[in-house]
Amino acid sequence: MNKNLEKLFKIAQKEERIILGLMSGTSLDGLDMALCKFKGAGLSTSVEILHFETCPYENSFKEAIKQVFSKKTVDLELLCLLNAQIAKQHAEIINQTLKKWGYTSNDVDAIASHGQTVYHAPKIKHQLNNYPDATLQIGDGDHIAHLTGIITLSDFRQKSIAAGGEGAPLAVYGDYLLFAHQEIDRILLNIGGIANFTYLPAKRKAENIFSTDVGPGNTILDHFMMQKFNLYFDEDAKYAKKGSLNHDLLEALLADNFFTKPVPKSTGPEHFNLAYLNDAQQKSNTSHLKEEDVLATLCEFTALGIAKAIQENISVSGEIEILISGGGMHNPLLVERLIHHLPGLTFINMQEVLGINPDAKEALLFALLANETLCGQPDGYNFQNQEKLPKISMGKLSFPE
Ligand SMILES: Nc1ncnc2c1ncn2[C@@H]1O[C@H](COP(=O)(O)OP(=O)(O)OP(=O)(O)O)[C@@H](O)[C@H]1O
Ligand SMILES: CC(=O)N[C@H]1[C@@H]2OC[C@@H](O2)[C@@H](O)[C@@H]1O[C@H](C)C(=O)O
Repeated sequence: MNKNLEKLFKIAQKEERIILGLMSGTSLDGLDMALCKFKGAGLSTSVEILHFETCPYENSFKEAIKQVFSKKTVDLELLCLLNAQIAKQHAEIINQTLKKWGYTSNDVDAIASHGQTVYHAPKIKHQLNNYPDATLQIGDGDHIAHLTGIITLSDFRQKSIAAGGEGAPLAVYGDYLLFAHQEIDRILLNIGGIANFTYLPAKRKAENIFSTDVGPGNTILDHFMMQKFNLYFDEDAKYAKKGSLNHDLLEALLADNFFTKPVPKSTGPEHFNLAYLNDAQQKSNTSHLKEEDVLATLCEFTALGIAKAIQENISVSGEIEILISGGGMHNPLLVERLIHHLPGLTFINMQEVLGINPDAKEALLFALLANETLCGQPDGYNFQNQEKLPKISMGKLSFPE
């Protein structure tokens, strides 16, 4: 047997697997790394986060990525170079961080690399009848495997598209395995650059589960902060808290077809960006607003977009718990407005109740997808209404040699 396949075979049969999950999202703030210990797979998965860290990107690296990020026209050579360069940077960060944590490459069974999304183009975005849904994540897995010496799984979104999905969100499978509750319906809300949630009915009723993007999380807020204050984000909503909500602008921001499209759906900063804000300001005659008022209105827009998507798609009659993750959970104004607009829901702290660091959640979910790719048996799990469950999106395999 080929020695790489032999190694994989051994990893799949191990009682415990150590997998490093990597996530670098649309906010371009840095690389999230969650070193996870898995036992089992499928519904008997148990996982412990051994270490978690976000390594912030250098500003020059952020700026290089921004030159191709969610742009319709780019320098093709730069895109090609970044595919290798992002992988190289990620590999360097991994090697340094593992060393700091006291691990060698031999201690880690696999890396699960999300890659850097540079363009997300579901049909609802590109509207070209002859083309399928599409998405592009760069930071090549072969480079990561070669430079770290660790088997790497990457590019998880293409399988979802090949199977008729939109390539996002992918959280649903891991959310289902890790967070579903026997008696209580749960909503797992992630507020990153884009906000998305997974609805998990009690008793794992597969027919009602779904996961969807709901619109912007922090993306327009962040871009506006950069444009007006040369800051990457509004830390603790310091600026937004000084502003007042403008109802005309809010209404114009909410008047977009994306919000009326049925779930599940996906989106990205290709749609929700500064041009989107400018357009809403022009339509509502609010281009003169103070920056702080725009920020306060954007926080309300994000909170209301999320709340409406929940209220319109989930019957909020019995007890429902909501667990928030993603950088937006650290924005106090955004969270306050969300609690205000969702009075029927019980807000639960993921760390306190489940012992899972919400900042590590997305990186953990990709580690879980790698665990399933390596040793899961989705057809053998005997899930209720299995055919109604979203299919697991497997990653591509890269070997160090
Ligand atoms: N203390 C804070 N105050 C306000 N906002 C914050 C704070 N901490 C983080 N954020 C917001 O969270 C963002 C980072 O979020 P996160 O890391 O979840 O995004 P991401 O993973 O890149 O996004 P996505 O999940 O959409 O791909 C920051 O850019 C900022 O807008
Ligand atoms: C194309 C892409 O990278 N989408 C991300 C992004 O970040 C949040 C939201 O937009 C979600 O669609 C997705 O990530 C999560 C992890 C997902 O696929 O479930």
